[in-house]
Amino acid sequence: MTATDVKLKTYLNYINGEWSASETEETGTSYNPANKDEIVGFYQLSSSNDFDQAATSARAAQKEWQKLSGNVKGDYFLKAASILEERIDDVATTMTKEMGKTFPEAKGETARGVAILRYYAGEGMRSNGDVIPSSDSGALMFTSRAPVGVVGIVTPWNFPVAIPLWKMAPALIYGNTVVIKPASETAITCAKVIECLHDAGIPSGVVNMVTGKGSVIGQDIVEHPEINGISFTGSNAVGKQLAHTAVSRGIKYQLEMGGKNPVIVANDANLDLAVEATISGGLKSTGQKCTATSRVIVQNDVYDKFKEKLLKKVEEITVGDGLEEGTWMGPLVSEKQLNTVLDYIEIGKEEGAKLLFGGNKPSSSNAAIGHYVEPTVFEDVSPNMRIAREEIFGPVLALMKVDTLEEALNMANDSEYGLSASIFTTKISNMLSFMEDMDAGMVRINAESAGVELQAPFGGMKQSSSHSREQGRAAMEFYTNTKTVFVKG
Ligand SMILES: NC(=O)C1=CN([C@@H]2O[C@H](COP(=O)(O)OP(=O)(O)OC[C@H]3O[C@@H](n4cnc5c(N)ncnc54)[C@H](OP(=O)(O)O)[C@@H]3O)[C@@H](O)[C@H]2O)C=CC1
Ligand SMILES: O=C(O)CCC(=O)C(=O)O
Repeated sequence: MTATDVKLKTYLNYINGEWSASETEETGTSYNPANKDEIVGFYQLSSSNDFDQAATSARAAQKEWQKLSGNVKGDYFLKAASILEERIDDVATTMTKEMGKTFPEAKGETARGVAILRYYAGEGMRSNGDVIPSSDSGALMFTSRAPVGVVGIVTPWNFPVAIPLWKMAPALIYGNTVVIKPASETAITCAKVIECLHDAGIPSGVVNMVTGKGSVIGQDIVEHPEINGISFTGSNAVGKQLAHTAVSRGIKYQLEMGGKNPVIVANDANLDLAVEATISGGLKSTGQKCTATSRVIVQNDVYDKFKEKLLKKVEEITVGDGLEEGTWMGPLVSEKQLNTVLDYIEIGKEEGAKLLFGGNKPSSSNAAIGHYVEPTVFEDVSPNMRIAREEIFGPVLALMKVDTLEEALNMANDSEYGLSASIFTTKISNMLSFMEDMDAGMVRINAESAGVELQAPFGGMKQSSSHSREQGRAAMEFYTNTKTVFVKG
């Protein structure tokens, strides 16, 4: 569809169980990054008043929702999961159209969303405390968990189904109600996820979605007096800004932010495996994952062979519209992201890194209509270069050569980030020292740096997160407060 097509759908806010337009009567436009003239639809550019209504309705619904038993809450998730599964092609198509990742990747992510709902449906039936022997033999002492209350959720565009769900589902199952503000680029995909919860019959006010500018609604979400906790994924700058306000209000916060994830390729590595994983980890989703591989630290003896194999595979990558069969890598999400990536490529060249492959917008005529960039590989990258230190969030790999594994590990740790890290090696002693000495929340051996499992804790060290963990049972720590109960007859 084009800008002149009047049948495009306008998506509404979801407040107190109803779809409603913003009082501003203004909408934002969601464009397809594969074809920047194509409009996907419109979303509400909401006001602080709209947000206030959402927060108030979440507050009003919270106590009653909390009182429902875990299996009753979980039943809503099971219904929503089945609905999302039925709509998987539509949701995945919308995701590809809004943010560019290929349709198979978008479908995989939507299936992950279904699995997240099913996993947390069961969470309501699992234990949530410990019995602790009291020093008083006539007393019973145990811990239980209380919800935080109303949780604000701010999500990015790179995982528009999985991230909203891996934040909302645990928040809800532990008895909180939520207001979500999705990234503007992928507001429509999020609206389609919320539709599944609505159609599953989730009670009014339990889930609310307000779309609009981050600087307005994102700020409201942390400042509003009804909000008791905030979970955020996105840039370090915005995350820290939200954290400052959260601290000044004394509310809980959880941040997942950047990464500069290394992969180490040891002399004894299976090189074919290492090449596959470097490409998949670094270039899938066009490198727009906080877990994406960006620094490739290779030992001297295998450097040339690894480089040759890597370049051969990178040359085969097909760049194009993610909805077209045969496309391996889609466009970047937006013109802003494209400019950021192209700027970093220039910075890399100016800093003296050697460009081995890519570095430009593809030359085909189709590429001119989208935010495309070639997969890009640099070598002779030194640890002080900005392309080795700063998150690029694009398909750019920096090759770095080392003599010893000790040097590799030091280089891998020489970063302000610590989200994910991989090593490719066949030697147990190398694996053990990597597990022990790598400062990252996700330490992966003979596996790519990206790709998280929904049942395991996820989060980073250093500047990558607020030192909390999401997903799996670890989510309980953020979305609940511990109560220590002492009972004496
Ligand atoms: N860790 C990760 O997974 C992600 C990391 N990033 C990193 O951040 C860079 C910039 O991406 P960008 O999308 O601009 O990231 P942002 O941090 O700006 O966006 C993430 C979310 O925060 C919202 N937001 C923006 N400004 C504010 C604000 N002042 N107060 C509260 N919320 C706000 C956004 O809303 P809106 O969309 O309306 O602006 C969006 O919902 C990327 O290049 C990448 O390096 C980005 C996305 C995900
Ligand atoms: O690697 C993944 O599957 C998740 C990555 C992620 O959470 C992110 O990029 O924000």
